[in-house]
Amino acid sequence: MADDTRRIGIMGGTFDPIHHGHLVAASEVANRFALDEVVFVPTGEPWQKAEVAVSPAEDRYLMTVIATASNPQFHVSRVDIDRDGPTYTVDTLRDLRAEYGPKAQLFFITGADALQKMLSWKDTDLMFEMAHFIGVTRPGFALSDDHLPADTVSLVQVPAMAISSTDCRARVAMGKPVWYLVPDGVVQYIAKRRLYK
Ligand SMILES: Nc1ncnc2c1ncn2[C@@H]1O[C@H](COP(=O)(O)OP(=O)(O)OP(=O)(O)O)[C@@H](O)[C@H]1O
Ligand SMILES: O=C(O)c1ccc[n+]([C@@H]2O[C@H](COP(=O)([O-])O)[C@@H](O)[C@H]2O)c1
Repeated sequence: MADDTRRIGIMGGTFDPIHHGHLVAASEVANRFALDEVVFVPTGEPWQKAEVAVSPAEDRYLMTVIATASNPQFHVSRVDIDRDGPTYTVDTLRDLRAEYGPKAQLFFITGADALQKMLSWKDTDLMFEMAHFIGVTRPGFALSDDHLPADTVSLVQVPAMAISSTDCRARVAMGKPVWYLVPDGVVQYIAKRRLYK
């Protein structure tokens, strides 16, 4: 696997739960950037969500596997959940670089909300050297790279999906359906594990 020139998309997220907004964004970017694959990377400890109760990493990992299983281009990595401590993208990129080899081109995909906050992330200078970043549109958030160094980020319009994990969790807690907001298998996994009750 090492030393090839594949184009690898990386979609990091807490995925609590993964929803169709994540999947559409990854699919659209894969097509627009001719990616060979997209690796979904569930966070270990999302340090900027410390005030929010986050489901166990294994549940978030399994929901991500279920959601991506039918797409041969989509894969899931455990690098962030298997690393102790807060999750930093600079570490994610270092681990995936080691896995995919020096010639792979890495494209890190983020929604407009995450892009707005990116300068608060750890070691951003190093991070920007390790991958190209792709910011995607998300309803309710302005998509801009004015605050980021030139040529580090591409902005991409994706089909608008007004879905958030926060809203999915709240719907489950209130007994409302999440069918068609998340993949069918994820609806069933949430019920089986009694998540968000
Ligand atoms: N509907 C969406 N459209 C485009 N991008 C999205 C959408 N939802 C999430 N993303 C992006 O996917 C990545 C992972 O998001 P995350 O797992 O935090 O989901 P979330 O819906 O934002 O969760 P929460 O509501 O719990 O904060 C982030 O870069 C985020 O901006
Ligand atoms: O590197 C950081 O400091 C950093 C801070 C916040 C978020 N991130 C990454 O951004 C991605 C989306 O995170 P989140 O919290 O919106 O689910 C995910 O891959 C996180 O690891 C990274």
